[in-house]
Amino acid sequence: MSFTTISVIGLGYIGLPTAAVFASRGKKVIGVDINSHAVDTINRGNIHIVEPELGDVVREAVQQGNLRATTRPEAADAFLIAVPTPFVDDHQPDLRYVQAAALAIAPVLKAGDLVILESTSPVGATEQMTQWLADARPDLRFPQPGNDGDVFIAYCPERVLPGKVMIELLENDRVIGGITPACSARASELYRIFLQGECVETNARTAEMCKLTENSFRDVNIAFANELSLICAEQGIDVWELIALANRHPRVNILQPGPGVGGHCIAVDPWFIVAQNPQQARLIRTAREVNDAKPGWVLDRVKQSLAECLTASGKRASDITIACFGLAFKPNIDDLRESPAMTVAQRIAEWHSGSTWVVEPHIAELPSRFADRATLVATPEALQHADILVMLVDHAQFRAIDGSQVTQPWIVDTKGVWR
Ligand SMILES: NC(=O)C1=CN([C@@H]2O[C@H](COP(=O)(O)OP(=O)(O)OC[C@H]3O[C@@H](n4cnc5c(N)ncnc54)[C@H](O)[C@@H]3O)[C@@H](O)[C@H]2O)C=CC1
Ligand SMILES: CC(=O)N[C@@H]1[C@@H](OP(=O)(O)OP(=O)(O)OC[C@H]2O[C@@H](n3ccc(=O)[nH]c3=O)[C@H](O)[C@@H]2O)O[C@H](C(=O)O)[C@@H](O)[C@@H]1O
Repeated sequence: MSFTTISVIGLGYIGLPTAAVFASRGKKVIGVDINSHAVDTINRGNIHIVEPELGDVVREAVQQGNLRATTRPEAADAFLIAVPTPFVDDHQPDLRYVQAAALAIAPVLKAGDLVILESTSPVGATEQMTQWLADARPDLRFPQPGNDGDVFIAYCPERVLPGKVMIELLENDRVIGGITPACSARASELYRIFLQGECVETNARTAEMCKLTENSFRDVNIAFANELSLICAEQGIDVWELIALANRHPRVNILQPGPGVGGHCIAVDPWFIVAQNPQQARLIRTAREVNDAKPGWVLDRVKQSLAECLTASGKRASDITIACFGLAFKPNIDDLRESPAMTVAQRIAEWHSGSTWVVEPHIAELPSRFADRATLVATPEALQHADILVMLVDHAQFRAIDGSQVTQPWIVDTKGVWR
């Protein structure tokens, strides 16, 4: 049976592009979100998040009548759940949004429907979601490992890179983790509507662990680079040169150090493994701790630079201007969520008695959390008048700065731009 109507629950950074791409292939898509601002914005053909090329696809899908948003789930042939999965307390996964989404679709489910969990989830979450659905709909048979049911259920993680979502959504291979092989087959059929990459089928638990593994792998590799940056600072070695040299080895590929790890996935997902396997996941936990400690280390370097600057210049701290370059969680985007650069800049602004300037070409005003403790300035002003420069995000605009314009002796460069 083909899919006529597809429903996507949660219209954020993952759900909205997914809904829009299905709609662009002529499917009737019902997007569901509890945020009525998002729903109204989408129904006007606009978008409430920033992602290159997404706006055009959504506008066209809405204009053609293929994409419609609502706050209440309606009947469909397939449901994709893409709601947040943060952690709470001591890094325990919080599945309450998944539970709420499952309970919201339960009343409209019918035999033959497919339910896919896309949210990054701890191992066992899809079985848990199946149980919530089964409790809510005792009239339907739900699948269990080894036994098919009336409904198909699968875990299919999303692995798109923010900033390249509209390309990677189509091109990346997809891991398809059905509760049973029949569930996997049905889920693959759905993604083949738009997928150019391959559907690789497995079971739900392996698919859940696969997503967590991918992000933990990157976190551990970045932690290795960040640890090297601390060691090199002690040894008087340029960490950027060191990594470039080591990466000339045919089997070495070290990532880049920075002010810490941001975004709301890589800094979160490894904790799901640690929470379930505290005894075994020692390296994964340590990597998280190394990366989380990096903003504090950067702040210490800024304090050290200020002390040197005061001694050399004879000025008072209140006369010194510190300029922070970049606030986003990574280069060339405007996303400030869970940004280590933001943490560093904010902590400088709170601690420093002089002026704190922020240069961030991707935003029009500073977030309110800075209150009036920092000022957004343009690159030339910061380069000409600031006493201490702190490079936090290697945006292309910053990499393009002519080195001869950078004359300050006090520079804390977390990205190796002004080596
Ligand atoms: N943003 C990313 O780059 C990636 C995110 N993921 C995962 O995808 C999931 C979703 O992430 P994002 O899209 O970034 O989050 P988001 O916060 O941008 O969007 C989630 C949306 O779900 C809505 N929502 C919450 N509860 C709901 C409910 N009960 N019913 C309907 N809508 C509800 C929210 O209002 C929000 O609009 C998370 O598990 C995340 O870890 C996975 C890969 C990449
Ligand atoms: C394994 C992997 O590459 N996962 C991707 C990741 O997207 P995200 O944009 O969060 O990843 P990212 O580009 O590595 O950036 C994360 C953080 O790590 C930092 N970072 C990244 C690479 C590096 O060499 N050094 C470094 O410090 C970035 O500056 C940023 O603060 O997480 C996404 C997710 O799960 O949300 C996932 O879909 C993406 O494919």
